[in-house]
Amino acid sequence: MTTTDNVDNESQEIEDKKLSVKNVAANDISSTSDELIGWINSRRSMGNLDEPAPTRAQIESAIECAATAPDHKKLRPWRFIVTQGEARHELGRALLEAAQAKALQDGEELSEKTITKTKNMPLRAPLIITAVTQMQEHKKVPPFEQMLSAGAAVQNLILALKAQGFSTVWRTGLLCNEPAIKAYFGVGADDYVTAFVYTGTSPKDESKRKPIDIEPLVRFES
Ligand SMILES: Cc1cc2nc3c(=O)[nH]c(=O)nc-3n(C[C@H](O)[C@H](O)[C@H](O)COP(=O)(O)O)c2cc1C
Repeated sequence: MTTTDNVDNESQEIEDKKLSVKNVAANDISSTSDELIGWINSRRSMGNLDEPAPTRAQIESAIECAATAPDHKKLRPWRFIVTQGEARHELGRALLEAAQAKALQDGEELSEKTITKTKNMPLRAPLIITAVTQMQEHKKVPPFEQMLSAGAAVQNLILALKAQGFSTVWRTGLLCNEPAIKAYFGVGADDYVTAFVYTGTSPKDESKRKPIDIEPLVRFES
């Protein structure tokens, strides 16, 4: 075998290796994407959640994911408030204050049952991450885009919590943008509480989602 043959063989081997590495990588990517899609589809909202709650480091990593949401002109028009432990009772009192003010306005009176239910709402999970908008003045980015960015941030947050083994439910409820709640979170008049993300560990497995027929939801044009 000549030196040239050797070189040719070696370069062929290198090319073969490159090809097989490329194929393995491609296969890996396709099985990973199937798994990832299945994993995204498997997310279910869970209403009653227990300890353990995510740690501070886990919350911070979920918020880092939230902050990668599509965000026109990088305005970061969202903020997150983490409520746990005793602070959940304070939030419960604020919700009750909001409910009472609303009832007064509507000429109604809250029943004892509603009072108890309302103040205990934040106790349905060990930890709540409230997402609020912080709209920025920008001539190219109207408030609706900033609101949508906040929604995308919440979905990223939820998936990042799931990735770390936690269940969630995105709630708002009729009280979330009442003046007492906005004041509690320091949210401005033109801003919104967009989500109470209740999180923790579900005592039950997340139930399987029925297949969704996307046919009526989409139109392909070409
Ligand atoms: C903006 C927003 C607000 C919501 N508010 C509530 C709520 O207050 N209470 C509730 O039970 N579900 C609420 N949901 C719906 C749940 O988060 C959840 O999506 C729904 O129960 C369907 O369950 P799934 O996520 O397992 O498909 C809200 C969803 C969104 C996007």
